[in-house]
Amino acid sequence: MDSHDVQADLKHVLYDREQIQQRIAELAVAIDKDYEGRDLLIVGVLKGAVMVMADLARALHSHVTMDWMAVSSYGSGTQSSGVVRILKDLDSDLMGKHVLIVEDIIDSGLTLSWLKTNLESRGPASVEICAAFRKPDAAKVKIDVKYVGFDIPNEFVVGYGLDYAEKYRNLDFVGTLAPHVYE
Ligand SMILES: O=P(O)(O)OC[C@H]1O[C@H](OP(=O)(O)OP(=O)(O)O)[C@H](O)[C@@H]1O
Ligand code: HPA
Ligand SMILES: [Mg+2]
Repeated sequence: MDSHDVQADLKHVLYDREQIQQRIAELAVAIDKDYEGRDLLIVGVLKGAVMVMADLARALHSHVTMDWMAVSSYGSGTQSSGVVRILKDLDSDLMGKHVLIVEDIIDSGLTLSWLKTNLESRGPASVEICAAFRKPDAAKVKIDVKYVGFDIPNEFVVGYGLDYAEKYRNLDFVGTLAPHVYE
């Protein structure tokens, strides 16, 4: 796929690379401050969280450990199935640890709501959430999110880790997908 094809698939850019990096840096400052003097385990949720995890981890000044989980609830469509499957579990034992789940997006909230409850049952000292994007108008469950990059409109978005049928994850910006791509 060449760059011309990618542009044609997008309706418009919501946040460009610089805006995203600036916001991640701000979140990192808050996280460094909140967890000062405590060991933090950041948990990236594959595959969408790869970009935000890599950028956030490098923006943090404190020591952190990193682990990964892979879950899937969307398959290849644009609607959450609501059924969350663990495709890869954590390597770490969470007992007594401060855990920060790092996600690309909160859409219906079903994935994170399920995941937070799941991780809380493993005996950690705390579990909080950091998400790069959130769609307030799409929420199907209420969920406490300590760190949010941007609240965005209720439209299907791609880029910065977010895919449509596994494509567009590698874009360094986030944009809305033109309807002709998925209709
Ligand atoms: O709030 P929700 O409606 O549950 O949607 C958010 C979740 O859906 C996407 O993951 P997906 O299941 O598509 O897997 P992926 O990260 O591999 O793309 C996204 O990365 C979040 O994990
Ligand atoms: O808007 C979205 N785009 C891509 N993946 C997603 N997973 C949940 N919402 C979205
Ligand atoms: Mg996805």
